[in-house]
Amino acid sequence: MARKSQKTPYKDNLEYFFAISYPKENSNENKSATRSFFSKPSSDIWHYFLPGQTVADLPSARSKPLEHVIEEKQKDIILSNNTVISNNGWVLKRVTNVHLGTSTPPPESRKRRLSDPDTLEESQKKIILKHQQKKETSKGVMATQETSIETEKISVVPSGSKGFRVEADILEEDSTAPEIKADKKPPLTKEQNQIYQLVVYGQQNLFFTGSAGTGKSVLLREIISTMTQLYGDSIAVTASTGIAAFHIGGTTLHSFAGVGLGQKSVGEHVAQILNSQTTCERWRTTKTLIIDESKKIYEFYMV
Ligand SMILES: Nc1ncnc2c1ncn2[C@@H]1O[C@H](COP(=O)(O)OP(=O)(O)OP(=O)(O)O)[C@@H](O)[C@H]1O
Repeated sequence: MARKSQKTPYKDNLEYFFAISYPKENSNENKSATRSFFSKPSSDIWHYFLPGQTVADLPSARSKPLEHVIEEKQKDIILSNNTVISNNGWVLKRVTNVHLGTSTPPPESRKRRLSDPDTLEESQKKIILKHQQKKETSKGVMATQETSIETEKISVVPSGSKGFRVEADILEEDSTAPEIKADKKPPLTKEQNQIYQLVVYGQQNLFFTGSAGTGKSVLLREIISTMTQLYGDSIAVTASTGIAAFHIGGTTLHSFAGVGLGQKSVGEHVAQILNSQTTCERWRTTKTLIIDESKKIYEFYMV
């Protein structure tokens, strides 16, 4: 499905990355790494990305997952034209299931532990997660709205070779933040709805395709949105290429599968997967696998 760059692919998706500060080594602020680590950043360098997105998924980016970025705090890391982790040590991390844009506190069920439970070390701190959303107004002008979410129990824990991991319980949304009204979506067509029903409620294995502009992307986004709400983490959203994955808030199929470039034998890949607890867990917990741009997946990979 061809993508249109002016679209904000994250708008239907309620999962975000957030940035946290890291002190410059030669800065006066570097009195306490822990305290500075949690210092509130100025809003103009907050960035957010799609769930599961890695630096490798972005154009002109280094091929390193975001969770590695924290180890590179002294370097400029250009993610895309307007998205930079600068050399003042800003890092990006993912926060999942942060629901934005309403003035009511999230229900109990929306409080989520955002990372693995096997924490090595915890710090109880508060941080304000800021969310900026660019909206196209009726006059075609891009307006920016900002929402804050307060969290506590932020934990930054060492995570072996992967640098650090961040955990947070979302407490409540900032009730003073302006409400971002959901874009008015057109209803699905009869054909789109038929597929939607089969996938979401009929739980059928399904392949759908169509010519350019027939509404595949709109349908897929609707399916992902509903299924994520209904089934949460058991849905894996993937695509054959990083850029395609970016547009639907997923990861590459290779990244999901944990098989690197996918060029080894099946046996070697199985061993590779079994060797990684995280990958094994992902395979085990995934009940629905969504693959966009699936025709680009090599035949051998679809065994
Ligand atoms: N149910 C619908 N009602 C109104 N407009 C729709 C509907 N579905 C899709 N559209 C519009 O049709 C256009 C094409 O849709 P979409 O981008 O989903 O097609 P596509 O099949 O993914 O195209 P491509 O293969 O070129 O990416 C978009 O402008 C979209 O907003």
